[in-house]
Amino acid sequence: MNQAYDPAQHLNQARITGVSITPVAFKDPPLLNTVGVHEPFALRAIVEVHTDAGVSGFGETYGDAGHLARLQLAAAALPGTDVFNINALRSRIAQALEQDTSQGGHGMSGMVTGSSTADRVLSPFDVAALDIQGKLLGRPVSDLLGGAVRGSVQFSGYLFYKWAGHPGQAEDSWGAALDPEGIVRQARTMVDAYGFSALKLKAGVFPPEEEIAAMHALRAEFPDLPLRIDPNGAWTVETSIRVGKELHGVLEYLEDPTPGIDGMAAVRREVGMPLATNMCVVSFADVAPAVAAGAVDVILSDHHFWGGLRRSQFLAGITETFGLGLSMHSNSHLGISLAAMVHLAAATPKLDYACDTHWPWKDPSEDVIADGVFTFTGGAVQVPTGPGLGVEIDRDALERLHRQYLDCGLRSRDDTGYMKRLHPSYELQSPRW
Ligand SMILES: O=C([O-])C(=O)C[C@H](O)[C@@H](O)C(=O)[O-]
Ligand SMILES: [Mg+2]
Repeated sequence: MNQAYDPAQHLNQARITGVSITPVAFKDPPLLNTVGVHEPFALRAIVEVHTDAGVSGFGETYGDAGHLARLQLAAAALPGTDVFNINALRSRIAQALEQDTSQGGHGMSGMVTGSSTADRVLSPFDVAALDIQGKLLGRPVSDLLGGAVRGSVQFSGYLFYKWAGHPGQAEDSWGAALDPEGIVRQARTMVDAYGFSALKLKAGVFPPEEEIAAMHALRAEFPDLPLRIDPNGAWTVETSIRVGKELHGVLEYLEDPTPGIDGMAAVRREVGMPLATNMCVVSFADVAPAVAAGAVDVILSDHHFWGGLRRSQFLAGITETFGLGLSMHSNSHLGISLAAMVHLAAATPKLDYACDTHWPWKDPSEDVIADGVFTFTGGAVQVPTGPGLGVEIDRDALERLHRQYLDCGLRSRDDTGYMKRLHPSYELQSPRW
């Protein structure tokens, strides 16, 4: 009879003894998007994997109730697994999820649908396992991913239409941005503070003409910066083609103008600039149909839904093979995720664009990692060189943000529900224009 191969029988092992999952909440400004508006708190889950080697590692993921329930199912299946065997983690998690009856999304408020549940759940465990491996070996995670090919990683400034503050609360430090002047003001503040050398506008909020005007205003203010616009599928094919033609020569890429592979392919046949996506190609199952249809030029990877850092490298191999561009998506996150993104980006030789990050929207006093680990210079973050992810967890801060989660009352991200509570006539529409 064949015996299952177990490398841990032959090598020094680090077996999982348990997992702690801590939901946390941190303040989030009223950022507008095509499905509504960000609530006053963003939710995340901090996953700590403990081992019998006396070393633990961390991953960060969505904090929505349904996702937390799936993380708990996965966590219960992992004790005894060697952290050097991520394939074993993956198969145990896939098996555990067969028992999944939990409802609910995972923190994207309906904007990213169709990603693989197993990969979403695997992601923080993959990151934590790599963090432990690195700590045991005394090497940074980027080394475990094949070695850093760059010492710092470029990010783009992520601009949002926004209200001055959450209704009933004081104005935040960014103030309102509801027209081209407001967006340019926000961009100027962000570029001056972080040095970003590319800018992306989260669109799909106002009629396309207003958002086109905002892009022209950005171009006038920043003649040399690459610009992107992302309405999260808010436009019909016809509107997307019209906007694409209007903004030809202004954008470095047009991100998810319209929903679905077929819609994107129809737009791509008519507009001359690259089309990018984090909506119609969100799992390995989407890649072949998208390539066959000629739907996209650039895939925005995101280790939170592509199955962690190893699986994201697999995606990078696919984009390189098919001559597609690669960029990186982000939504509201803390420092563990930034560390993971930076290690992955550093070890991805063919990364064609500055990566997205929501980082500037986070109150600098709120994180689970020690303050000041990450600073942006010229829009870039240095790749940590310490063992593992190279970040220390601040356990007092973790406890504080967990208490904030308990007190804030939010249990799932719901941009649409929040908008409807504030403006009852608001209707979710896809596409909207
Ligand atoms: O590039 C994207 O599609 C995103 O970043 C999606 C995010 O959820 C963003 O729209 C947000 O947080 O409002
Ligand atoms: Mg996007």
